[in-house]
Amino acid sequence: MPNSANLRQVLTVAEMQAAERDLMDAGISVHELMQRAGQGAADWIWRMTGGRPVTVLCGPGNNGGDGYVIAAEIARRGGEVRVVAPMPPKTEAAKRAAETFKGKVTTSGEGLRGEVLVDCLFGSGLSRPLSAEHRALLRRLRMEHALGVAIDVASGVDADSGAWPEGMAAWDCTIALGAWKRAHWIGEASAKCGTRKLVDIGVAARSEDEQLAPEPDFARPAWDAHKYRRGLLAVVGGAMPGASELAACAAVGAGAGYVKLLGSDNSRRQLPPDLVEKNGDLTELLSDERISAILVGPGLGRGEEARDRLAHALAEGEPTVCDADALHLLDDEMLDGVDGTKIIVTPHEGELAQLCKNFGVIAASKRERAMAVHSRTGLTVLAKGPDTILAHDGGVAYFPQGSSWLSVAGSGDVLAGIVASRLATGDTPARAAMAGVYLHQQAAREAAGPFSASDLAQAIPAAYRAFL
Ligand SMILES: NC(=O)C1=CN([C@@H]2O[C@H](COP(=O)(O)OP(=O)(O)OC[C@H]3O[C@@H](n4cnc5c(N)ncnc54)[C@H](O)[C@@H]3O)[C@@H](O)[C@H]2O)[C@@H](O)CC1
Ligand SMILES: [K+]
Repeated sequence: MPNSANLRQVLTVAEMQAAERDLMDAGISVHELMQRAGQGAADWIWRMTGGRPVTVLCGPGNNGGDGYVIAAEIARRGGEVRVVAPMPPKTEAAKRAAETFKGKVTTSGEGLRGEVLVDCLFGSGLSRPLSAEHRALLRRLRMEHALGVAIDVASGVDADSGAWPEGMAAWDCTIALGAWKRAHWIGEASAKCGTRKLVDIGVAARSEDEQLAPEPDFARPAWDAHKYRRGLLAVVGGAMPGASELAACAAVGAGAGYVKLLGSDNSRRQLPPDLVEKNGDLTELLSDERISAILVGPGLGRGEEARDRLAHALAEGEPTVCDADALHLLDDEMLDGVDGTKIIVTPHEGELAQLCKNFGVIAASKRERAMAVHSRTGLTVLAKGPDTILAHDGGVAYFPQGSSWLSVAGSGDVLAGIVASRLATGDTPARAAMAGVYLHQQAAREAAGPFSASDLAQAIPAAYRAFL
């Protein structure tokens, strides 16, 4: 994924329209923008499909206009291409683009069997749900073509929410124009848009508020590093030791120089040799000045003792990750006198709902819930799931989708361990959370599912190497 700021920004439809106006104020015409967009998209399509016969479905607006530019460009390169246009072009730019395509245009494409379907029926200008007629047309053409490429956003998708039209088939590839839209990263659309490509049409970086999270760029330890300088992570255990052990094992490979498990019992379990466990009075154990971050929550329990251990952990004022059971115990009383900006919470959907309840937050979507909890408490909220969203002090960050094999028990404990390990190295909460998600996803690739959560934890050093 490109790492420059303008190619990582995620824009709403309104922001994209404002960006277009800015470019026009700078003297670039809609025609020129459409040429840049269409040529760039045609380039990807050509590369992906290697000259196979292409059908371009063109709508009445500028998304359709892009379609005519794509069709003309593929024809210019010697490819076989035809256009299906159920409605004539309506905008000036689309009319002008349509004139440049000299090939065959039909209104229904009945009886057409092609290999590649390019969807330019509607883009970000969709203003109402697809009609039954348009749904049927899209479904039929999609079935009659082996490969489907959506331009900008798939027709019928709400670009701002990622809501997907019911019953619509997935696409193999989506080519975003000018900038990413939220639908490329969140909601059902993010799972159904296939491989994502972005065509740069010269949109400047407008704001850093919503971005695709940058990939981590790790360095080797400094020449004078030792285990404490690299960071000491304290993992506070609780009623069920397995989860905190798993999180601690994951943390060992993710950057911290030293991981200590602060258990609550003296049972003689067989621990992995890399893990040091200390049992005893938690306040005393946490008083070690070398501790640079704390993880609390996996296997903590939710009773009085758990509450007490969480309060002790938070009282240290260290950068802290709260996960799992801790998310049920966090509320205004627990955060009283605590600097929320030093804390990362890593809720899944259910835990996010619990946090909203605990903090009296009401919001409609996952994105809005994460943002509302963040602005109400200062906590950095990593709302994990198939479309992970990070609400942090710089705005909102989105991520590519991870492997669906990550949906395994213990996967969240591993993520919490990784994020806490990054925090222990001195990363800011936002950076630690972003790096954590990428490491978790890369570990899933290294472990090559199906895998258990402990396989995943063991794959973390290999994942780390991928970002060195
Ligand atoms: N914003 C930009 O900077 C650029 C935008 N471009 C393209 O322009 C697209 C947006 O163009 P438009 O705003 O013209 O919008 P679209 O082409 O997405 O569709 C709008 C047209 O479809 C009609 N319409 C909307 N929903 C409908 C429905 N459910 N049933 C029937 N008709 C419907 C509208 O009345 C309008 O005529 C982008 O997705 C992108 O593909 C590119 O050409 C290049 C630059
Ligand atoms: K489209």
